[in-house]
Order: sequence, then C-alpha cells, then structure tokens
Amino acid sequence: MSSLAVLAAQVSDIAREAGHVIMAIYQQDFAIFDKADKSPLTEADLAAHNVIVAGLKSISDLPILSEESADIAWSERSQWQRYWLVDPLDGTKEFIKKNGEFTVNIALIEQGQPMLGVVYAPVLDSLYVGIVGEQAYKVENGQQSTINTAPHVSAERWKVVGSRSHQSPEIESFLAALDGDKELVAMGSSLKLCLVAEGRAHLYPRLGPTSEWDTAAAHAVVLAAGGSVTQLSVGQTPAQATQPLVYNQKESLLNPFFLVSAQALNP
Ligand SMILES: Nc1ncnc2c1ncn2[C@@H]1O[C@H](COP(=O)(O)O)[C@@H](OP(=O)(O)O)[C@H]1O
Ligand SMILES: [Mg+2]
Repeated sequence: MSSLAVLAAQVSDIAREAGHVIMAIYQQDFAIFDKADKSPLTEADLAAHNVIVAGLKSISDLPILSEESADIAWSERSQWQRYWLVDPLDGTKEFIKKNGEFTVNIALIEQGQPMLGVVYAPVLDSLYVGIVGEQAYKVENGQQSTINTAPHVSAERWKVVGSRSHQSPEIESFLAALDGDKELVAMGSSLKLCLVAEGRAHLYPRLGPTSEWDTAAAHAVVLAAGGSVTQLSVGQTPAQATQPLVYNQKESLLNPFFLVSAQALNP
C-alpha cells in the first residue's frame, strides 16, 4: 500500500466517525444558529468539525483549515505547502431539509492541488475516496468498487448535474450553448462532483459561489477517477475551460466559477 493509500484508510475512518456524530443529531430535533453570513449552522457542523480535527491531529502534524475554523491569517496560510482542507458538513441546507444529500469532506492539499480526498454521505452510507494518480473508489453497503468517469449514462445526451438549493440564470445560458439533448439533475453538496467521478453525469458547471472547502475532497475524487475540474467564466464553453481549479493561492477562500467534467466527453 502506498503512503497515501494508508492515509486514505485513516481519513475514511475519521469521516465515518464524523458521520456517526452527525447522524445522532440528524435523527433528533436540532438547533439552528445563524453565522455571520446567515448560512444555517447546526450543532452537527460543530460536532463533526471537532471529531475531524481530533482525528487528523492524531495521524499528522499538518495544519488544518476547516469551514468552522477558517479564520487563519493569509500571511500564515500562504506558507503552507501541505494541509488538510475540511468541510465537516457540506450541504447544510439539505441537512436541514432532511433529504440526505449532505457530506463530510476531508482533503489533503499539496502545492495548491488536491492529492487525496474523502467524501462521506452518512445517510446514504456512501464513501468516496480519491487518491490522485493512484485510484478512486466508492464503498457502499460494505462493498468497495473502483470508480471512473467513463459514463454509465447515455452518450446521446448530456447529463448535467446542478445545485438543488442554489440555481443561477448563467447555468441556463451554459446549457443552451451545449450542442445536443441534455438532461439536468439536481443534487445537494459535493455529491455533484462525485456523480461525475462515478460516470453518472457528464458535467457539473458551477456558475455561482462556493468556498475552497466545498470542492477540495470531491475534486480529488474526480481527478483520481479520470475527470477534470477547471475554472469556468460565464459565456465559456467546456472546451474553453482549461485552467485547473487551485487551492490556497489567494487570500480569499472563495472559488472562481468552475466546471467538473468527465473529460472524455468534452466536445
Ligand atoms: N453566496 C455564497 N457564498 C459562498 N458559498 C456559497 C454561497 N452560496 C452557496 N455556497 C456554498 O455552496 C454550498 C452548497 O452547495 P450546493 O447548493 O451546491 O449544495 C454551501 O456549502 P455548506 O452547505 O457547507 O454551507 C456553501 O458553501
Ligand atoms: Mg460546504
């Protein structure tokens, strides 16, 4: 086993443990607080954050940037070559709606690129792992299977995944510019990237805001599965989106708009 594969197994255990504490809260009535940005922050975000930080500290000395502890000066963060980038509960809106489409996300970033990512959806009990340059796999019902972006969906028509809770008019224009038939599928959280990674969708265009912790872990899964995640400007076609999405290269933690692609099907 490579050292990244060993780390992936350890990180998977941490993600599952975070999933367990989230589920304990999910099954009860939960309190909703207001963060400064007005997004709903639940007890579950904080409980999962605490489990993940304790777990990562027990296996490595690397710095940790989590959505729930992101207030780290750029002067310090810009020095990091390797660090953990964590969204303890992505898809808070889906959590509150109780539709199961939320995830625990843990990524290892090296020189601005995701090297390892684990995405765990506790309600679905689906675990996605991406070890960039090595392998991508999914564990469901105790069964581990290799995944890749080769589509299991019709090549006759684009299957495009989009946000369930955050739509934008720019997506309509992007779809209108794609040649051929298309089908739009709504999904919450980083599961959208995982759908592309496992060949269940061709494209995920995001022409709306996200933060670096929202994408990093699933980005690793997509890369390891053979796909790409590139910066996308409004009005660009998939073929024009060639610059990789990168991490920790600027003070703002907001991502540029981006396109997740199964790549093999890019026109
Ligand atoms: N205005 C905004 N600014 C920054 N991020 C935003 C945003 N609106 C949505 N997001 C991000 O989009 C994520 C949800 O994406 P989606 O709608 O595709 O499921 C949210 O993650 P959280 O649920 O972890 O807060 C949030 O980080
Ligand atoms: Mg998030």
